Amino acid sequence: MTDTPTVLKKIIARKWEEIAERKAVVSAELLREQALAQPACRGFVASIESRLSKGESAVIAEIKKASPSKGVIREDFNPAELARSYEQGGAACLSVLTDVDFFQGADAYLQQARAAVSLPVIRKDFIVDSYQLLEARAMGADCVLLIVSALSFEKLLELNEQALALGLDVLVEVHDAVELEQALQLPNKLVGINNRNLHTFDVTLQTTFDLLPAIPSDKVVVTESGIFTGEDVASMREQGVNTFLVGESFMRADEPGEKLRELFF
Ligand SMILES: O=P(O)(O)OC[C@@H](O)[C@@H](O)c1c[nH]c2ccccc12
Repeated sequence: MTDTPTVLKKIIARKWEEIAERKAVVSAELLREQALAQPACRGFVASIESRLSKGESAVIAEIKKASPSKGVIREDFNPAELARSYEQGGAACLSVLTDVDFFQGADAYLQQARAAVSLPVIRKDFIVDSYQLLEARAMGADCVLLIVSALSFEKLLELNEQALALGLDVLVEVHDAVELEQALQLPNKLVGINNRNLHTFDVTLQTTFDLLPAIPSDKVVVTESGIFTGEDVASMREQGVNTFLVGESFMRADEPGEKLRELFF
């Protein structure tokens, strides 16, 4: 990371404040009790692998009201309805933004979406502290995102182990070769390549193509962000990438699930 105040740095700085505020309301001890009382997670990785083993695309369909770069993306926003639409459209998994201040997300959106379907759900947030893993498990998430550029390598290892110990799956996200090298030291099956640079919010699918050759064949690559057209999808499939994390292009469609089906099936 450089010293200029990038979007990611602003988000992380605010995230630490939010965590302190939340800890003052619900202690980590109480949250741990709630997390450990949850039933088993729905298999996030298992759902992806099951689609891939049938030769199908595995689509992680995102529920996202707004983003720092695009502002409000979707006005008509009902997480349960969106979840059902995605499930009918053939999604393998859901992704729900829970960040409040930059993405207008909410923990309740994840719970509403998950309760409406049988798909596994990833908590999409900026995780920097183990308290957020307990929150994720307690709110019913099946998987969490760990963003390599938001963490030291030691913290990444520690959070990854803690998440796995709670029964959560983990999607580890990279954007460049240095981050990828760190991610590959984890035992995880999934490697997410974010085509969006979280410091500048610039997007190019070339990010996935550039990093792909360095990823061993036993990993499942998830291409994230900036997938809009049939050509985008075809260009990924040509390179052997068949797992996609898509938000905006679905969110802007009248029927997000129909858009999913049209783009992938
Ligand atoms: O809306 P898009 O361009 O389809 O992107 C979805 C998803 O990849 C993006 O929301 C995302 C990927 N990694 C993140 C980390 C934090 C917040 C958001 C993200």
